[in-house]
Amino acid sequence: MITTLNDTTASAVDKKMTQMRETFGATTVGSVLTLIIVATGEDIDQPLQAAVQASHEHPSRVIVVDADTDAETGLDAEIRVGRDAGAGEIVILRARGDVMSSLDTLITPLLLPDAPIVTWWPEDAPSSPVHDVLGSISQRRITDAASSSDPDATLKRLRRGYSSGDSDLSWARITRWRGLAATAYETPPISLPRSVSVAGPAGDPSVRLLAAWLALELGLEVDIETVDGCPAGPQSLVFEREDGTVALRRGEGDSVIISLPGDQEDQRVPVPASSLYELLAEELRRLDPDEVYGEVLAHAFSKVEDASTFAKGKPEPTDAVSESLEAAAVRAADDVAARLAEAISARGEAHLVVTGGTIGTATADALPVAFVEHEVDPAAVHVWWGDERFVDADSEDRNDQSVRVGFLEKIAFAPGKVHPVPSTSSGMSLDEAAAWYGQELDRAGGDRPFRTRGEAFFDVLLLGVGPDGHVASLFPRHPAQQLDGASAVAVVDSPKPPPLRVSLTWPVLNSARHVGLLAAGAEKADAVARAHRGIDPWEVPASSVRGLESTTWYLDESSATGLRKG
Ligand SMILES: O=C(O)[C@H](O)[C@@H](O)[C@H](O)[C@H](O)COP(=O)(O)O
Repeated sequence: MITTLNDTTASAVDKKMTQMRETFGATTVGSVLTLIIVATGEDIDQPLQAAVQASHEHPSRVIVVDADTDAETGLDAEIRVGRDAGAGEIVILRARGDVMSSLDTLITPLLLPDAPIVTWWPEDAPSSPVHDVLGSISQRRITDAASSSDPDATLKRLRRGYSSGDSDLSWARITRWRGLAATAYETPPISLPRSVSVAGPAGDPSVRLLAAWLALELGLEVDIETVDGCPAGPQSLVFEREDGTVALRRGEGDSVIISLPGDQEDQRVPVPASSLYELLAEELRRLDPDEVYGEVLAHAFSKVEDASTFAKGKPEPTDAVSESLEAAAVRAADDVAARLAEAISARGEAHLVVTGGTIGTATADALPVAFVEHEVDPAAVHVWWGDERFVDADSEDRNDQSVRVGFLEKIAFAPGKVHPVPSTSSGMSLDEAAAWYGQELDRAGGDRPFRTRGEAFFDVLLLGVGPDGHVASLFPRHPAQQLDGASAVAVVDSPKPPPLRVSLTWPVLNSARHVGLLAAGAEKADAVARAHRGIDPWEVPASSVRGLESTTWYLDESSATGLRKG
C-alpha cells in the first residue's frame, strides 16, 4: 500500500502511517530498528531497494530523506506499508528548502520508539558522521567512500572525523578477501612474510583498507600497487614468504585464484561481488561499534612521510636570539600579544595554543604584561594546549597547572574560552580524553582548517622543544606521531615523564598562522641545529611545525650555538 501526502508535516505523516498500519493490519512489533537513508538529491531507488531486501532479515522502519535545499520550503511524503515495503515500512520525505538544519526535529516523530537508529549515506558522506545532525542521534553510521567523487580524500576525512559506531561499505566489500587472506596466510608453514603487497585501482578505498588491515595485523609495511583499467576493489594480494609466494589473484568472472607454495595447481574460489543489499544486511547484523574498522581506518593513512607534507610549502623559520631564557620568553610573549591583537581586530577573536615546560611556562607568565601593552581583549582569546599530561587535575605535573597562577589567573579570559585537556579526574580514559579534546577542536574550528592546506585555525601556536627535538608530546620515532587521523591523540610510554599524555597531531599543529618554537639552554643546541637542517618529523619533530604566515625560533645564546657553526 502506498500513500502520498503533499505539503504535509511530520506529525501528519506519523498519523497517516498509524492509520495505514491499522488498515493493513501491519504492526511494528517485528521492526527492530529505524534505518535513515540520507539520499539528498541523489538516486534513491537503489539504496531503497537494498533496504527493502535487507528488511526481510532486519525488519525496519525505513525513513528516506530526499532533501532539495534549493526548492521552496515544504515537505512531501510517500508512505509504504505491506508488500510495497518489504518486511517493514517506508517513509520517503521529500524535504524542500532549509529543512536540512532541522532534520532531527522533522524525523524524531517518525522514529520507532526504543529501537536503535542507523543512518546510511549511500552517496556523499559528511566529514564527521557523528557530528551530522542525523548521525548524532544514531548508534551506527554507515558511509560509502567508494561512491564519492574522491574516495581516497573521503576516506581521509572519515578517518579524521571517525567516532565509534562509524563504518563504511568499502570495509564490508572486503570481508571475503579478508577471510581468504587469513586462510591463505595460515597455510603451514606459517611465517612472517618478507613482504606483502595489495594491488587495485588508484585511490580505491577497499584496497586502502585491505592493505591497512594487513599492516595492522602483521605489524608490517604493506605495499599498494596501482592497476589501471581494472574493476573496483582488490585485484591481488601477495605474501612473499621464506617457503615461497602465497598469492590471491582476481580471476575470470567473480573468482579468486589462490596459489600456494608447493601446490601442483591453483585453487579457484568464487568471490561474487556483494550487492548493495548484501553489504547493507551485513552492516545491520551488528549494531555494536565495529572497532576493527576504526583501528584499520586510523592506520590507513599513517605513513610518516605524510607528516612532513603538513609543514612543507610555508615560509622559512627565522631566529630571534636573546641573551637569556627570560629575555627570550619576554620577546616571545610580546610577539604573541601583538599577533593576538591583530587577529582580534581582523576576526573578532583569537586562538592561542600554549605549551608546557620551562620556557613555555616563562612565556605564558610574561603574557599578562604583554596583553596590556598590546591592548589585547582577553575576553576574545581562546586558550588551547598543544599537549597535556594525563594526571590528576591538581597535579603540579599538569601543564595547565604550571601556568595557572602566572597566566590563567592574571588575565580575565571568558568562561568557556579556556580549553584544558581532560585529566584523570574527569573519569575519562586516556583515549576518551584525546578523542574528546579532538572533537572540541573540531567543533570550535570545523574540520576543514586542520586538513586543508592554506587554511589556519589557530592564530599563535607555542611549542617548547625538548633536547631530543620533541614538540608537544610528539617524540622522535614514537608511533603516536603516525596517528595523525585525529586532532588529538593518546600518547603512552612518553620518553619524557609522566608517561601518559594527550598531544595535538601533525595536521593540527601545522594549522596556525604563527608558530613560536621556544628553546633555551645548552642542552637544546643540538636539537635546534638539527631542526634547522630540514623537515624531518620522524627524527626531529621540532623541524616539522610551521606557521602559514611565520615560524620564529625564540632562543638564548646557549641554545643557538649550533646555528652559528652553519
Ligand atoms: O608537556 C611537556 O612536557 C611539554 O609540552 C614539552 O613539549 C615541553 O615543552 C618540552 O619538553 C620542553 O620542555 P623544557 O622547556 O622544560 O625543556
